[in-house]
Amino acid sequence: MYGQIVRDGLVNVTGIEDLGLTSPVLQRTSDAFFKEISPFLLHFGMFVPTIIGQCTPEQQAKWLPLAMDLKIIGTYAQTELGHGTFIRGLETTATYDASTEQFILKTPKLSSYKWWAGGLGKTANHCIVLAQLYTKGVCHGPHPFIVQIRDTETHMPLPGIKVGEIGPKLGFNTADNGFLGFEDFRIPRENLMMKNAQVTKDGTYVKVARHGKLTYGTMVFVRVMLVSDMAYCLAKAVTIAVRYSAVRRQSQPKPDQPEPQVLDYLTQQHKLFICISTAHAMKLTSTWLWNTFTGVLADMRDGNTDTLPELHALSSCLKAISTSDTSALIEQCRFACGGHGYMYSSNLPALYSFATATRTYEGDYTVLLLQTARFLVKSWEQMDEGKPLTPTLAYLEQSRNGSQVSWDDSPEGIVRGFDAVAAGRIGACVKSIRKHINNGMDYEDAWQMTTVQLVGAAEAHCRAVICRVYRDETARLTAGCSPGVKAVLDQLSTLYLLYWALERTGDLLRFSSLSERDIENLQARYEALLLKIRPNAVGLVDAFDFRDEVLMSTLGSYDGRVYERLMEEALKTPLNREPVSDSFHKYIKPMMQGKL
Ligand SMILES: CCCCCCCC/C=C\CCCCCCCC(=O)SCCNC(=O)CCNC(=O)[C@H](O)C(C)(C)COP(=O)(O)OP(=O)(O)OC[C@H]1O[C@@H](n2cnc3c(N)ncnc32)[C@H](O)[C@@H]1OP(=O)(O)O
Ligand SMILES: Cc1cc2nc3c(=O)[nH]c(=O)nc-3n(C[C@H](O)[C@H](O)[C@H](O)COP(=O)(O)OP(=O)(O)OC[C@H]3O[C@@H](n4cnc5c(N)ncnc54)[C@H](O)[C@@H]3O)c2cc1C
Repeated sequence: MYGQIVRDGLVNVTGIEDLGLTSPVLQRTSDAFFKEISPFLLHFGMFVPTIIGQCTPEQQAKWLPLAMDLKIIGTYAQTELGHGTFIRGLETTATYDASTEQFILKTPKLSSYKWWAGGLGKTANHCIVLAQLYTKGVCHGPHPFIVQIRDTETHMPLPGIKVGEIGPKLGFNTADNGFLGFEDFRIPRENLMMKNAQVTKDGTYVKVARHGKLTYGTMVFVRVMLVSDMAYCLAKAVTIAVRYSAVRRQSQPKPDQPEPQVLDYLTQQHKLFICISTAHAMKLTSTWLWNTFTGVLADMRDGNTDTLPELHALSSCLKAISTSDTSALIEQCRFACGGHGYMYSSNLPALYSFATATRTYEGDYTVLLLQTARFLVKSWEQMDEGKPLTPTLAYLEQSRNGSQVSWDDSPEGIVRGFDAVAAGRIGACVKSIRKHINNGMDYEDAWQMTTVQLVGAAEAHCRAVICRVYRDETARLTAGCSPGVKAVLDQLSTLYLLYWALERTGDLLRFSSLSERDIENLQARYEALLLKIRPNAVGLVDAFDFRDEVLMSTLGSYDGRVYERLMEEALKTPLNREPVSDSFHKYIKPMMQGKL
């Protein structure tokens, strides 16, 4: 199994390399080799980006060619058995020894062992290790080190290295996630990645970065990438589910009529069409976020880190919400396919297990939304002090005078409604924190007592951002389209707004003048829109243009031969190689004869 995985991974990597293509293409084509992920994902997804983001030019000149030519294979080992979220609590230490100009790496106890890094179990021979940097008796916090862990000729773990595979997981089982322990393992001083901080030969610590969190930069990059990844995953899942729903006929609503396509049921449309809209919404938002990200990188190259806090807040909530929505909607696609959606050959289980993992790795959902909430509360307080708001928070101004937003069910009106909900929920959090403080709590406890509301406020902010970006980008991108295409894409973006307005009627009743009659109108418009989208549903998923080799699904193949493909796959299963399993003779027959 593992051998086949590595072979496929290398065919994919070297094949694309020979074509001189870049890693996003690699990411996409790897889907033609793996239902889950490539064992080289972390090499290209985090090891290479960290060398680029955390190394000096001299260090990049040494390590980047080796990594890009696959002369070394790396991963990113930050999480430990005892800590994943709380990076400042990581236990692995790197203590500088000036007499030998080396760092001594140690995992002092079991909970310090690195745990989870993709590809660490059996594939990687190098890794980025986050360790608490000690020099001259002072701890300077977690810093990134590049560490060789295996001999590049024999692949044997180097002396002082304990490494292995962590075992089966819900998914990601082609990623050989691993564990790693250090016993007084020495690395050269130059293996500290020194773009943001340096240690001189005599052990003097020199801070270079203008911002304390640039060490966390790779995580911001991956979070930005994951929003796009989620759009892609969801597009695959809904392609499978819609195509299957066009093939599948079931039940007889009218006695004298043939069984209808299940795609004709309004409830099926309710399950699936939001998935098409969301894939578009996430894709357009991810492109907008990427442009924001590259803009902040440019500012930082000019020494300006003022826009970094907003990027951290945006990447945190968009990663959290895109992964959470995608996990839920891929499961919804599985539900929509009945029993066959539960078949591994449908590819929906693998897509789900990938997406649901993404809700956790690269920053847990709750933790990242609280990071965004921290930025929202700080922005509210700055607004109270008369300071300017960042662009994505301009809507807070409307809440200054506390007047309730009048409900308007046009698309632009609904977007403004979501702004009002976000502003209202952030304001309610600020009020709650201040109430607890007035009742004698310190700020930290007042914050903790408000965290359930803070997570909700961050989700509301994120939803408002997605709605606005999706609406604006659709308008911009369809300006030059044919009326037909424009109409269909407008239907999808309007469906997204109506769907979420109906999901959030409680908030809209609280923070806008929405009435019960308005809700009835929303529901009627939503249902009518599902019927309008139905004729284009198959065309819309075909437009995602997934080849069968990439979709890897018995239910979603372009030719619609679902039952033939299900049977073909079933007959391949090892249990069907012999008509009678030898377990019959070993166990079942003796049991039937009372001989067990
Ligand atoms: C095949 C080819 C592929 C090609 C391309 C592929 C694309 C990618 C796709 C797939 C690859 C990946 C596949 C699987 C990878 C899985 C890998 C992992 O999982 S790696 C581990 C991740 N681990 C976490 O994410 C920990 C989460 N925890 C944290 O981030 C921190 O602990 C945090 C933020 C929760 C708290 O950190 P505090 O305790 O140091 O900071 P506080 O005290 O909360 O905040 C202090 C200040 O720092 C700011 N801050 C915090 N984090 C920041 C950041 N990242 N950037 C900027 N500012 C930040 C805050 O906003 C705050 O600012 P104020 O004081 O309010 O002004
Ligand atoms: C498939 C997969 C692949 C991974 N690959 C890698 C990898 O390649 N490299 C790597 O370094 N790591 C990797 N990880 C680890 C991953 O980054 C961590 O699991 C993730 O960051 C969550 O941290 P944790 O496991 O410590 O969860 P915890 O933070 O312990 O979460 C447990 C619970 O505590 C809650 N919680 C924690 N802190 C707070 C808080 N401050 N406020 C409120 N609630 C809180 C969480 O919300 C959650 O409900 C991977 C994980 C998975 C699942």
